[in-house]
Amino acid sequence: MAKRNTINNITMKDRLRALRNLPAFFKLVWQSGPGMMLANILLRFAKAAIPFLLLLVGKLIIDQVLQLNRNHSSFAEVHLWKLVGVEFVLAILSDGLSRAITLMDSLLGDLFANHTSVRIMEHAATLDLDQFEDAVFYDKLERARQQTVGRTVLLSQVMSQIQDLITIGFLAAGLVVFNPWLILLLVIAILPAFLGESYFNDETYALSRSQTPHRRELDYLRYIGASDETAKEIKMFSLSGFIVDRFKTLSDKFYVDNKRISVKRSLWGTLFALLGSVGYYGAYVFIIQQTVKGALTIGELTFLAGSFRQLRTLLESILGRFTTVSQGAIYLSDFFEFFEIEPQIHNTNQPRPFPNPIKQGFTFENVGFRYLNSERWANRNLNFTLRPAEKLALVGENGAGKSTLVKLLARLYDPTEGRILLDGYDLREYDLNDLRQHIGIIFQDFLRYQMTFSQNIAAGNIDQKTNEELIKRSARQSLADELAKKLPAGYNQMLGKRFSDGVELSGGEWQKVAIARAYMRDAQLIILDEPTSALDARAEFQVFERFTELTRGKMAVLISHRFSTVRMADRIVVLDKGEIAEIGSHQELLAHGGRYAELFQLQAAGYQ
Ligand SMILES: Nc1ncnc2c1ncn2[C@@H]1O[C@H](COP(=O)(O)OP(=O)(O)OP(=O)(O)O)[C@@H](O)[C@H]1O
Repeated sequence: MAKRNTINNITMKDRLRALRNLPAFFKLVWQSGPGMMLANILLRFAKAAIPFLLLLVGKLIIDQVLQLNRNHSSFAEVHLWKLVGVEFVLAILSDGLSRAITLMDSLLGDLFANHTSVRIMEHAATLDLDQFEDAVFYDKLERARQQTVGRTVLLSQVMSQIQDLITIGFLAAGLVVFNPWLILLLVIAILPAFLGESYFNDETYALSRSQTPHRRELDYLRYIGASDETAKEIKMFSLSGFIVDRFKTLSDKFYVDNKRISVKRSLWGTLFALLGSVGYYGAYVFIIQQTVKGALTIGELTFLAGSFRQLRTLLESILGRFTTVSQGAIYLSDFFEFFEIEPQIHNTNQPRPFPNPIKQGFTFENVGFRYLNSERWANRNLNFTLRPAEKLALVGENGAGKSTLVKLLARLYDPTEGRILLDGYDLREYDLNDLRQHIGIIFQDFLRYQMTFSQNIAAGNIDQKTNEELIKRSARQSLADELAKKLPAGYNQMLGKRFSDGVELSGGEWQKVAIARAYMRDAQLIILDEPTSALDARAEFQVFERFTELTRGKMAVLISHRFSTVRMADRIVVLDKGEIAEIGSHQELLAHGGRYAELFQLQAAGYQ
């Protein structure tokens, strides 16, 4: 929290420090499109010289006209028309360059947004599950996402900044030759506006940063308030009023906060602009006086007045843009911070080769696990071995720690205490990809990909996405094949309602599709975490019967609340408040007359 507060109060030093992000940012832009970036720079250099050249030619034209008035010669007239021709070409060139620059900016912006979105997705994929479950992490991810689009503006602003600086160099040189004090006058007139801008930008940034969690909530409310997945429940519970109210309360607060800053900013901005005008007209009066006295020609008057006016506009936009650029650079810190988040679960330097086949199995040694930011142990004192070829069932009441245990097996989390051994060595000593490659796991909250039937199955082993034979075989094994036959487009049927021609499946049908994923890879351990809860009793029995048959010789962990399924397992682990209450075969546990027997009889009675 302390850190957040310091971030919210940005000082000029923070701004300047944030500018250090720019080289890394430009590197990223360069990687997005090197050719486009180079072209952009060259075009801007060319464009930077044009305002000065236009003013200079304008001055020459006026002086030439005045000279012709006094003393006409055809040579001088030809010269005049040549000058007009040059000005015309410059004007056309300027317009063309502006358009080309805008085009380059927008194309480069698109390339950058695509490139960074990919980078974010790639990086997010390397991070740990518990990092995704952390609100602070989500805020960072959210801010990093915003950067992908918002930062394309930063790009064109920094480029414009450089371009304007060059233009200023040209114009200022002209002004200095005439009277350097004019430049000072200019800076004094502009400085208050700059300081004001930077103050308000800081406030806006601090506000926007503190609003991030609420903005995520707004997005969430917008999503549940209007989405195909939520519509049914929202309607039935008549929740829309509740959601809309919450949305309104939050968004009204946003509006009021933002309005407060915008109004203040606009009032002060008007005052500062007035100061700028006073400075400009002071200089203008001075130049006119000099011209009246004959110290300057009319051409020089237009050149200097024009230079001064343009310098003012340019300086104003440069200074104004400085706060936006440094602002952008501060936002960039969020972006780079996201890339600095390192996964805690990663490979050791020299991972062990994965045993194939596994000889001793997985051994839990005093394993305990607590979720991030949680006081409670989700699993504790786990001591048991999952033996090769064994089918193990996990039972226990809701929240007993069954899903957590299988997530530990797949190293989605590492134990908080104790260790899990595979063939005698800590799971952490094996290559993470190898481990996951040898484990097939289907979660209770598996994803319903809004993709084709075939892709939904191939998700289990995406390297084999074109292996139709394997996909069909997996579908047959999970009993999803029957379903494909009924779909209008068979295996190419789009599933879900999100995209056109999509067909929605029933909960049980989705589960059959998901289970097929488990058969897509030749895993040594298959884990089914309640993916059959929506199947009818007969279907679940069939699925598990097949499952036992197909995974003969392999290890399997099943989680189910149905005892008819659970009893098929070789051994059953009964979990209670994260700890092992009992362990043994169906018969042993019944004979023992403990918790399992009690739960079994409870369910059996329910079926009578
Ligand atoms: N991502 C999480 N972050 C924090 N706590 C969690 C998380 N997931 C689960 N828990 C907590 O850990 C405990 C064990 O949860 P787990 O999902 O392992 O139970 P389960 O036995 O699979 O339950 P169910 O039968 O309802 O699926 C619960 O008290 C739950 O509140």
